[in-house]
Amino acid sequence: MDPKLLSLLAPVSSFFSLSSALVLSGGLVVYWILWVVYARHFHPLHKIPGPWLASVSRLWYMLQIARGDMEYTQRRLHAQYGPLLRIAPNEVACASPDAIKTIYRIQGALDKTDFYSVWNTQNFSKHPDVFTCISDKVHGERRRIMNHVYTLSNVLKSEEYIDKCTGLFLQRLAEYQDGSRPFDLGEWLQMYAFDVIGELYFGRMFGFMETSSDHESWIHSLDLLMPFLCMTAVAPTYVRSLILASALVVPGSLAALKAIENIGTSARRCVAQRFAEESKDEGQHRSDILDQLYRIHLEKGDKVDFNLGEIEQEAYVALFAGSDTTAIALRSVFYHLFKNPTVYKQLVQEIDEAAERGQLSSPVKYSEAIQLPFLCACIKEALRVHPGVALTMGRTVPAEGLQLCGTYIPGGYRVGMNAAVIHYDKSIFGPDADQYRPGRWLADDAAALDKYMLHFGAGTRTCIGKNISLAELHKLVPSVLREFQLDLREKGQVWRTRNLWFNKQEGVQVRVTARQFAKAKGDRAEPDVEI
Ligand code: HEM
Repeated sequence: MDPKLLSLLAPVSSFFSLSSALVLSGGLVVYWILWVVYARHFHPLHKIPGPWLASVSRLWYMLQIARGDMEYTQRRLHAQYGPLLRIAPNEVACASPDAIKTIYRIQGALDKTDFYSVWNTQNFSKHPDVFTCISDKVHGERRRIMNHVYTLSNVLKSEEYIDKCTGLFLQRLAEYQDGSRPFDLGEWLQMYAFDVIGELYFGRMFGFMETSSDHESWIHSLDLLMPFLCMTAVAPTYVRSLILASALVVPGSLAALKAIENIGTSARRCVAQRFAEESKDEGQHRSDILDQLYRIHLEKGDKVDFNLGEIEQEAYVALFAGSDTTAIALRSVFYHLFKNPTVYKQLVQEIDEAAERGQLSSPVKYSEAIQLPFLCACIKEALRVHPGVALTMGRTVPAEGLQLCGTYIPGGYRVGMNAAVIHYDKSIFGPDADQYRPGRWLADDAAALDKYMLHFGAGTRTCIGKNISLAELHKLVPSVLREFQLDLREKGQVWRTRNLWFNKQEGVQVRVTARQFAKAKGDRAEPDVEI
């Protein structure tokens, strides 16, 4: 176009661009005003109380994720508003323990919300993994194929592999036992949890404990990416890609993405190697979880479509769902013992007496640990006061709607419960529900409390790996306490927590000293790595 004409038209075009910008922003303002009026006064959930911002925008939920303390906020708001709380325009959190059987029912179970779809991006299989699968029907079909692998008796077939990790953990602890050097117990517990998953699903420890370091920066990478993933999961669909893209401008995020990709590659490599060994009948036969998954493939792989990709997917999901969560649980047990010296003393006494009677192997076996009632109580109480998964576990209301606490929630809206709210319910757990008191699990009527524990979820989507974690917890805690005295580095030290769905703690620094302990039933299993 002629430059002269262009310069003549310039004021006209800037007038139009200014006016279209005004029209657009005016339109947006009007849209927002109308939306706010609708959300506050006509929306099907408008009568459910909650913070003003939450009733009109998901921004409120995103801000809570940024603060990392949603469980405290939710407990405070439920105390203020009652059992139903509107945490987003289309989502209701429920704090009534009796509603567990409604929201997480077995018959006609509710589908998960799209909160979950953010978490698996690796495309191992055309089937969704059981954790992130939205549809309960599809989930049921896939979970049935491998449910038997996760029964307690089956998991305990892998006990020797957990023992190898425990043995190495104890040796590492012994390196600090002169008490002069404090160390980050929390980080070591995470390395332990990762290495156990390595033994069970990848055929060997990854090398966290062997090298005393964050193997391929996996822990660091997860820490870097979790805020973005969690923020994305609670955000409205239309801004999700934007949030994920914004992660790329954070220093180190590309390296973190690469590390996460490496975890996927690792899963692929280990499974392929096992396939090759098994098909040639090479190598030492291991009865670990990977082996059990491989047996499913051999027996009915084509019939149920459970082949290489599906096994890789299982290993990958176990790494994500089972390492942070188990480490959080272990941290919670030790931390609460440090903070409650009388409980610590009572537990050590129980362990010592069992050892004196020759009832404990080294490392302690699961079957021996569960004979120690106070130990079991200490672990369960730690899972209660600090559940590892501490956001609302969202479900979609079916078409016919749902009655919750006397309020009708129409189909399509989201409902859910937060373990970190239910576990603090005084009507169930007593007036001291916010205290760590293992003794509550030893009372005559304690069994009645179990049905209100949501630390492993509920209903058809209950944690598939809970027996793995329970085995780790019950074996590691007494094995450590029998051999070492652990104390917080500073007496008044308080941990920091950050609730990004997984409610991870930081700052559990301890000093360790060796204890005189009764001889174990057997010798400790020696790890097969050079130290
Ligand atoms: C103390 C440790 C653990 C805790 C606290 C924990 C907690 C949970 C919770 C609360 C859920 C339900 C989530 C929801 O409905 O939103 C869940 C599901 C799941 N967990 Fe765990 N978990 C732990 C260990 C593990 C381990 C070791 C594995 C490894 C196999 C694992 C794998 C899974 C899977 C695959 C699901 C999805 C199950 C399904 O929907 O069928 N978890 N876990």
